[in-house]
Amino acid sequence: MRPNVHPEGRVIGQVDALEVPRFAGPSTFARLPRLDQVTAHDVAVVGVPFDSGVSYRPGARFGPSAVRQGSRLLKPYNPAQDVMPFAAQQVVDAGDIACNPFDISAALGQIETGLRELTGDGAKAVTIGGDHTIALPALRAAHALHGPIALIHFDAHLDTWDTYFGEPYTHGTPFRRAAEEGLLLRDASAHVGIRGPLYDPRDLEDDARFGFTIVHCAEFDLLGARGVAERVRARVQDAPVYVSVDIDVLDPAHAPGTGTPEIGGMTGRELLTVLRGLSGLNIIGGDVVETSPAYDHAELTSVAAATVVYEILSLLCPTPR
Ligand SMILES: N=C(N)NCCCC(=O)O
Ligand SMILES: [Zn+2]
Ligand SMILES: [Zn+2]
Repeated sequence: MRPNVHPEGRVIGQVDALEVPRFAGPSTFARLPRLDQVTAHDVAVVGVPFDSGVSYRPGARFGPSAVRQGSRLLKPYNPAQDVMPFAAQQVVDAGDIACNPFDISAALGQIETGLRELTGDGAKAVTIGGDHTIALPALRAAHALHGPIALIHFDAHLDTWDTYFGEPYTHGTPFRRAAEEGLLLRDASAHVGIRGPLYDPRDLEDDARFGFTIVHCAEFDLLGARGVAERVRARVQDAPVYVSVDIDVLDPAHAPGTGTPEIGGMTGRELLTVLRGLSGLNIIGGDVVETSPAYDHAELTSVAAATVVYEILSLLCPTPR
């Protein structure tokens, strides 16, 4: 683990919920310190309030602030992974990367630059979207540090389509671009939770040609969540792994606040089981995208997204407790 960080050599964790109630005070992720409150960090949680790549309902630009608000209940100990994610590593809230809402290519550059700055020192980043377009600059930044990576992609959608209205950089196309750019290891990546109508049967052929395998959502009935985790682990092995979670992988009953809902999705419990089943893999970063709070109810989606970020942070812990 990288040497720490705080002037007294101590990790700064969450605001103590027994001193300041969880519903009080500023909304940093999990009530963690801001970037400027530490001298160095191991993991940056960073918002990317960008939704200019969506094909249907907008509003994911408000995802980062909603997910921070939905993270207030997260506690220091994660019993499912037996880790203290905010004590074993210095996690900070790095705020939001400001990016141009009117120029997608400019925004991609700003996001990549912002993530490179946060990870330049060997630190990791977990990005809160924003729409799924932002996974492309995140993969570019990760590739610059690690070379070709394996992608574990949770989503109802493949996101390997070619263009929309002639536009190559959208929330339905990031992983085709990533494969074309050589950012991904061939035959090491997987989509999990795929379902719903496609444009053409060739969508599946294209996807396979780009080196992905698919765990269709319907396969959960057969394999179970643990079986799915095993299949994914066997696929990525010891490659550096980037985990991208589109919150629409959850059934709309579990996560209604998103832009392109598809019925028949994963339950929250299934998603948590698969994520926890990735423990021990060489995870180098990730994102949780597509939370669109205007369509949410009772913070169902933002709490789910915040919990997924928490599980990814737990996976990043350098050592078990
Ligand atoms: N939600 C994401 N990332 N992609 C959905 C693309 C579906 C479509 O409009 O065809
Ligand atoms: Zn999706
Ligand atoms: Zn997606």
